[in-house]
Amino acid sequence: MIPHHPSVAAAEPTIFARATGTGRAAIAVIRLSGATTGAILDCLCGHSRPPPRRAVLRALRAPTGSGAGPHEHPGAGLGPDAGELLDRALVLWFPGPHSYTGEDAAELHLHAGPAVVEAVGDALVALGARPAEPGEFTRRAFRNGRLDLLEAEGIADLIEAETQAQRRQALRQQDGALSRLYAGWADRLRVMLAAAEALIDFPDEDLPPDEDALIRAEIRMLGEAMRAHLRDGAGAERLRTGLFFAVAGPPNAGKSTLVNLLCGRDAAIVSPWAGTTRDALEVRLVLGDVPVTLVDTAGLRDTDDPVEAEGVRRARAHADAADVVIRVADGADASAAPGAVAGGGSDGPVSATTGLDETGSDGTRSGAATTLPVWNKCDLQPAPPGWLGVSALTGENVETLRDVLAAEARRLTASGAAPPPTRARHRAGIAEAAARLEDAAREELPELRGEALRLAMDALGRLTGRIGVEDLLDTVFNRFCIGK
Ligand SMILES: Nc1nc2c(ncn2[C@@H]2O[C@H](COP(=O)(O)OP(=O)(O)OP(=O)(O)O)[C@@H](O)[C@H]2O)c(=O)[nH]1
Ligand SMILES: [K+]
Ligand SMILES: [Mg+2]
Repeated sequence: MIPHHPSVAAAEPTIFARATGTGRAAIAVIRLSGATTGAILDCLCGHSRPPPRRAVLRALRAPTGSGAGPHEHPGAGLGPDAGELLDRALVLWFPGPHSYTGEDAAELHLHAGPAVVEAVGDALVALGARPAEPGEFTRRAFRNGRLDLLEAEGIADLIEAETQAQRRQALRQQDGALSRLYAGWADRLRVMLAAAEALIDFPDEDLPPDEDALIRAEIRMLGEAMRAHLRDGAGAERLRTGLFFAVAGPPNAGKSTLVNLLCGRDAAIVSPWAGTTRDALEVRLVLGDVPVTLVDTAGLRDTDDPVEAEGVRRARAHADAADVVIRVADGADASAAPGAVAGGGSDGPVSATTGLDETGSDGTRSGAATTLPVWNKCDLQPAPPGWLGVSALTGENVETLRDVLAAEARRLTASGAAPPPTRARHRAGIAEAAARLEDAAREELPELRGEALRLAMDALGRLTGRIGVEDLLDTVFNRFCIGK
């Protein structure tokens, strides 16, 4: 764990924020953290702070002179300085260091009316607390050694998780699976470094050759493990961010009709006139337990209409950026044979099992990873070989299309049994560590090998936040919502 920094914690003011959402709800939880939390509770609860970690009902009263209004029941059995009753609420007191942040902390479970939340917020400010910044609770937890950066990112992902696969991945990271993997690698590096340093004292001619070969082999093996981990990460990162599927093809092919069918609502305008869709229209769906943004685009054709031309430009840009391009051909058009389809990617070979064109699939987001040729209006003309025939009008085969897309979403987001890296930050750090290991394996001089191993350890240390991360903290924690 990261060393405790009591000096930092002691200097920080007590913060508060609403931890629950702001819509209409029964209960709003306000969370507090900081050195004066206990004193603030005493004041709010009429000097009857609840016992630690037990939810107790308390009448919350404004501090006198807080401006929270005149006394409703002056001196209602609470002594001469009891202020206006603000709410009757469940109060939880978490003395540090065994709290989320590691500081003294508390939760107030209020009735969720906006006026209640506002009055209690005013009272907290009057008592010297200040509203928290986004992610400030978790940032304090990190500073106090309650979690490392990877676990903090796991919490952020858990809050954002929309699908069960995302939830599982986030929970694993929040549980420290990735931290343990990297800590294990750092331990192996430490042993190698000790071995490299032991060799420094040998004059060149006395270098024990077996020992030297063994260290090199171990360094290479660890570097290989890191490279394998990186290969696993592409899917995990896509699962965290969601996928992007573009529907592209010639005008009037039925792209918008198909998009409406897939998302189950009348999202896009459909008409018999070619050139109906101009703006790219995004709809969100879940395919194969992966969040997918499906984008309907303008029909691809040469046009003199500047607005439509801009739509076509955007359509091509979306198709280029997509993880999957659903290339729709107009089955009503006699010239829509394979090879005669305008735009939407290559007419490369089509996998017999998935119907997916896998040319150019390199597992990254740049360039269409896969193109799925879909022959729409199969009610008018059957699909030629290599095309998945569907009818967006009758719904024929649309469930098959959905299954193929779901299988592709699962394939693109798959990762192995080991915890994968889930962010570009992790990828960059591990790539750096692996590169330094490759240096270390090449180095002849034990001193230089030692230096390369140390650099690899630093790269791992930055991932968990053990070293040199001040510049990183804002990037990690500002993405949290307020109250976390
Ligand atoms: N027979 C038949 N007609 C279809 C099918 N799918 C769509 N249509 C019709 O084809 C016409 C064009 O449909 P749209 O969904 O607007 O086509 P689009 O590709 O989005 O067209 P643009 O946005 O103009 O590029 C409409 O009249 C639809 O009702 C289908 O499977 N079979
Ligand atoms: K149309
Ligand atoms: Mg359209």
